[in-house]
Amino acid sequence: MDFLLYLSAILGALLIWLLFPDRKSRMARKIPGPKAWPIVGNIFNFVVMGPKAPENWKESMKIYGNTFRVWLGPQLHLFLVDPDDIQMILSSQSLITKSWSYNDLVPWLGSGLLISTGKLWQMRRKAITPTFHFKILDEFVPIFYKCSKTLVDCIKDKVGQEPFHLTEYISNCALDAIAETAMGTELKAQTNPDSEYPTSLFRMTSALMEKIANPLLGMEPVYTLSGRRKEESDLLKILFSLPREVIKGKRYSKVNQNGTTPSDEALGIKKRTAFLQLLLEMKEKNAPAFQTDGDVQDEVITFMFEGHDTTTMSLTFTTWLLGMHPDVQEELYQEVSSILQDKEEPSMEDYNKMVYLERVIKESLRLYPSVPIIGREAIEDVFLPSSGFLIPKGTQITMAIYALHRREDLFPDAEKFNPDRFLEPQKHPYAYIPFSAGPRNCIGQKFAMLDMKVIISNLVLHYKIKSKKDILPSPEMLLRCENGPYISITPRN
Ligand code: HEM
Repeated sequence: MDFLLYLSAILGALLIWLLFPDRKSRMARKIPGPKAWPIVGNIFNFVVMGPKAPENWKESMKIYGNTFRVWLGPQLHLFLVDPDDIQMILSSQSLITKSWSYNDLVPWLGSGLLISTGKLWQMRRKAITPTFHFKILDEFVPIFYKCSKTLVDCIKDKVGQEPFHLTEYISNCALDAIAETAMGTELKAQTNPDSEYPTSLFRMTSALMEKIANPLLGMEPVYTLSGRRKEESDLLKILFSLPREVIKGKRYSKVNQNGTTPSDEALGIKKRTAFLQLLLEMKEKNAPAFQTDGDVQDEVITFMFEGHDTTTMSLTFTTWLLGMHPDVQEELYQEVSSILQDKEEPSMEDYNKMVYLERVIKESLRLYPSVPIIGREAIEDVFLPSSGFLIPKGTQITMAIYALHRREDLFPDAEKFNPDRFLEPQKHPYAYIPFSAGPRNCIGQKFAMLDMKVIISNLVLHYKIKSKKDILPSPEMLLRCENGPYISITPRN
């Protein structure tokens, strides 16, 4: 009897929903998209993330165009692959609130730049921008170079061996580089890959990706009963402890008052700046953006998160592409060896001269953007002039960078790896956006390009790379690779 009552209540609610749709549903009907079922929407006929997503997006674009809607449960999502519509969103000064999928990052990144919004974000962005000045980046070159040399050493025993999984090595190298530049701490993840911090960071990132990809885990009771809530808080304790110790001065054994580390001193480096130091100085001067140690910690943790995995995946795909394209690798080797020959400590100026390397990395980020999708929430109704749709307030807007970068009309012969396509002017200012664009673009893009240039150039200088052919890219919050990539190496003379 009870069951029949429940069933009729649900059917009644469904009928009302179908006969009297709310404003958002009425407006959504004017936007093309796959047929949505009551309650579940399109969760069974649209693939948001994972290895099957790119094919599914492509099919949807063929049918519904470059701007279409999907319902993920009760939530309306607009999927954008149109550069004009994307420009409209990304260049807006008011549409700066991130979409709901970023909420899972809050326990980790707190009020950090990636997820904060409104006045707080504006104030922090303004305060942090000068810390990425080229003079500060210049000081980071020796750190990047030291980390790249360790990487070259760490993979030495792979010479002449079976193809090996590259990402793990690159990930520890990128982690050492970001830890030392962000916190002034030598983590030595490359030489101690099984230590607590790198393993916790790795586990935290993959647990988070699993949570975002699996709607069931998004339900608090399931998350708690599965033991993941406890695992998350244990991991966060470890990840927070390091920046906390540095902030409290307990870890300054590694970094003396000049900000130099023991290995800097061995190299004769007199002074070095870490982001954390710069932010603490602002706090000491009572800057409104940084009032507490917690404010500083959130930003440093955000740099560690944003600056580690993104760089890792871009380096991974770039190295794999070089191994797939020996002609490009050879041209790059010629450029790098002519600039770096006999240099003990290359400078920023040397890396600025590597224009072919820059094109190689750019083309790799086109085909394999580390951040394949980005999201905003429509905090007001938004009119998109290019597609002519009025988007209701509350819509989650997903901009599919991965699909945009593979549009044939914007990038002829789009599936082909061709670094020289960047010799030509772009067809649209928002067609190529691996670092996003507009007021909320990536604040670390120059840092990332420099870091990647140093690491790739040193790899190419020491090894000839050959790649195993098949990989399966998997767009998640970050772009992953399902199988591999695997490479083998032989030494250069
Ligand atoms: C290949 C490397 C990188 C790529 C492809 C990349 C890409 C991006 C993208 C697409 C965004 C916008 C995200 C969104 O709107 O959801 C972003 C934001 C951001 N990135 Fe990066 N990033 C990289 C490296 C870095 C590095 C090395 C740092 C720091 C050292 C960094 C710090 C940030 C921060 C703090 C934001 C948030 C900016 C804001 O909202 O004001 N990124 N990045």
